[in-house]
Amino acid sequence: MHLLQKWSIGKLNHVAMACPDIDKATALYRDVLGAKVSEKHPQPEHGVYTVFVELGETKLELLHPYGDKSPISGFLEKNKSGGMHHICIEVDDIEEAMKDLKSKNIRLLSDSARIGAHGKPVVFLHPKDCNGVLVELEQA
Ligand SMILES: C[C@@H](C(=O)O)C(=O)SCCNC(=O)CCNC(=O)[C@H](O)C(C)(C)COP(=O)(O)OP(=O)(O)OC[C@H]1O[C@@H](n2cnc3c(N)ncnc32)[C@H](O)[C@@H]1OP(=O)(O)O
Ligand SMILES: [Co+2]
Repeated sequence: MHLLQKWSIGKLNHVAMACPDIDKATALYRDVLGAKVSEKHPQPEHGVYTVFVELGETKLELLHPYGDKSPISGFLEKNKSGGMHHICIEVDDIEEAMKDLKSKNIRLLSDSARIGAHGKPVVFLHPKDCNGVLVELEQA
């Protein structure tokens, strides 16, 4: 960690995939690959359904649009078979991270952190400011 930086980056929480058929994707990880998977949960605040696949130290998050204003609809339009949608990295102080990144001209996709799938605050960073990869930060 930088000596003057008030927050630090932690472990990879999950890698998310947008799925045109989330039940089929769940069946692949559960029945074909033998992983432990969660139930399918609607996340109305985020406009997605989620299924988590447990992979030891980290997880996969399977996503499918919920409602007609889903933030992942455009992505699925462009990627008809689905694809890797975002990575989620834990941070020890999300408020400090947001202040710091804003001051470094990295665009945050919401004005404040929102409660994510694990009941903890999350924020997304614009993919065009992160080498083409959408990055979610989650309070550890
Ligand atoms: C439950 C929670 C949790 O885990 O706790 C979640 O994960 S919720 C997961 C779902 N929630 C979110 O993703 C929230 C944050 N995401 C967003 O606000 C949106 O998805 C955006 C990232 C702004 C993209 O929205 P949209 O596709 O409608 O905008 P757009 O068509 O104008 O896209 C702008 C440019 O970004 C590219 N782009 C779009 N989605 C991308 C992605 N996932 N990864 C990399 N690039 C992406 C487009 O191709 C386009 O590039 P070109 O201009 O070069 O063609
Ligand atoms: Co996520």
